[in-house]
Amino acid sequence: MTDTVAELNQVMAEADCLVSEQQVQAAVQSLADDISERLKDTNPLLFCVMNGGLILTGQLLPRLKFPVQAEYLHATRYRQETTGGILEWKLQPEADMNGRTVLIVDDILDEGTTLCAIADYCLAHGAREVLTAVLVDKQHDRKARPGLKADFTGLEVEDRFLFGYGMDYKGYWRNAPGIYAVKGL
Ligand SMILES: O=P(O)(O)OC[C@H]1O[C@H](OP(=O)(O)OP(=O)(O)O)[C@H](O)[C@@H]1O
Ligand code: HPA
Repeated sequence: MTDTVAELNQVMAEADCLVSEQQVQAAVQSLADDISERLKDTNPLLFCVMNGGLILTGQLLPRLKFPVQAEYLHATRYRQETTGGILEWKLQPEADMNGRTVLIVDDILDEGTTLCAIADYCLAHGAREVLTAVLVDKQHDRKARPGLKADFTGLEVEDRFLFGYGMDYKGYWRNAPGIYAVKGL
């Protein structure tokens, strides 16, 4: 086994499971129900925020009860680190969002810098309204704007460094089947 794999297995062995897979599944269903209810008549343009939004988007889409136009964009500011830096756009959306309701789907609202920048981009490109959906809202007072919330939130989770269900630790364990906190972080 390589050192990397051994280290990542150790991280999982020592991690705290904060939210079980069953609890995450219930949260995803509840998000899907709320989004369907609110957006079913708005013909929204949905953007998955790569990479972290991949799993939530994949599990949300089949549960939405209306025709969805799904696209993706890629913005990142943590890279392999556990603290965020400058937001880098890796792929800006190409779809025409003029006059559309836009739904941004991501794994986590931590400080909220990422979602705010994406929402501002969409509004500047003509979106009629921008709504946001996240699996996790991390609980602390370091939000980019005081009281910042997503329009749809699956779970509120304590202020630890998290992985699983899209969230990575050093690029790994996005596949962890629950929400875990790294030991000591
Ligand atoms: O609320 P914030 O403090 O801005 O952090 C949230 C963002 O950080 C993560 O992305 P990351 O930059 O790690 O890129 P990734 O999606 O490739 O993991 C996550 O997927 C969110 O997009
Ligand atoms: O706690 C986190 N874990 C993984 N990615 C993240 N991006 C922002 N916060 C986190």
